Amino acid sequence: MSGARDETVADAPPIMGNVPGSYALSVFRERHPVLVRQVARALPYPPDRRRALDRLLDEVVDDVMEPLEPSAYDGAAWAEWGRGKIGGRYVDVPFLWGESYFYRKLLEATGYFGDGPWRGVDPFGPMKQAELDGPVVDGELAALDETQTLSAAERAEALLLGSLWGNRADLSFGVTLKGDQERVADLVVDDRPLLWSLIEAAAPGRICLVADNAGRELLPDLVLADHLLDRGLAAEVVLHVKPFPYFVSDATPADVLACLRRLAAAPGTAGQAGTRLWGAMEEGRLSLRAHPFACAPLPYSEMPDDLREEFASASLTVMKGDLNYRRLVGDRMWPASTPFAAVTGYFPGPVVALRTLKSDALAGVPERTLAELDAAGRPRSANSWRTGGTHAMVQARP
Ligand SMILES: O=P(O)(O)OC[C@@]1(O)O[C@H](CO)[C@@H](O)[C@@H]1O
Repeated sequence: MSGARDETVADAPPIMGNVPGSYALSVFRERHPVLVRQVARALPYPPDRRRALDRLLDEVVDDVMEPLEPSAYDGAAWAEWGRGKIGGRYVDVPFLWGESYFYRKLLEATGYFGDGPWRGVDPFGPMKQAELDGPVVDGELAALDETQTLSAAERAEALLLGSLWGNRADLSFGVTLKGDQERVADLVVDDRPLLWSLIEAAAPGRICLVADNAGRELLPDLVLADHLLDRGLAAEVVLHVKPFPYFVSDATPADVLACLRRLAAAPGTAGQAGTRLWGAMEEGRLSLRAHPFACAPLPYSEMPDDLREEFASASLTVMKGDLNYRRLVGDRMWPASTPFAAVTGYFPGPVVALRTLKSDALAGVPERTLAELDAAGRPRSANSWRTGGTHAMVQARP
């Protein structure tokens, strides 16, 4: 395993939560306490679980990372990852690390990994299910019928954009988001032509689709996967999801199955895609991975060998969403014009990021675009386009 990046680029400092006024600080100070309270209300947890959730609320408000219980199945891994960190403040460790630990502590509090009856109960399940069962999803699935009138190329673009903008539908982001934000159609980086040429050059290849959120993001991801399989652009799509609930709405295997059932039961174009995907999964052309590293507090540069081999043998890896982007570029404060190819040079194969911008991690943006976006962002905040989920990018590295 190698964590090496392109040596022409000096490592930038990791994004930290202890920077006054930063987006990361607001996540720890505002989002996490709200989330613990929401989780506590979402299910009728018994007294011992409620007390554990109250303790977690104190922990995040007081900003002290308490250790996991000695019986934690992954205690040794966290003790290793957390050497010199646990006992300190959430905001004083890298943002990615602190957030990851917070979600692990939340699962401990709800008894997700315990021996009792709450084992395996997704604390975010009620939020995910409300979204999946809701009328917005009905409308989005019905809208797929309109793609039937498009040319093949237009349809491919529409499905790609559906998957890209699906990343706005992120329930963790919605926890503290005020109002509906506008969507800026011009992409901050638009490597779509390179993306299609990579897919076509290797067709029918093996594409790893590293999913992000369940529900309103995973549905269009699945529809895109169906397009790739159905059009002979991919012989196999390997869908990578999280092994357990994470960052509120991140997709787990159970969420994939719920989405497949939702799609297959839908009328029209969505239902046809759902039926094909169902068959593709039975035949092994659509398969699932839920590697433990998907919930590790580490960047992809530190991925284990088996995962590295998996990505190395794919014709293309598509990374969905903000968190995967952060992990791909190391969640560091790169000067935003640092070449994407340089910060992802360690990645073992061609990679494309499809992401709406919801955190400060950013690379590969031309200086001119940066200046224009910063100028347009004022007076609200020069940085809001980087974190508000209003902007999106498709970034590819062959
Ligand atoms: O990966 P996703 O769902 O696109 O985004 C995850 C996210 O909402 O969580 C983090 C803050 O909690 C941010 O990086 C980002 O905004």
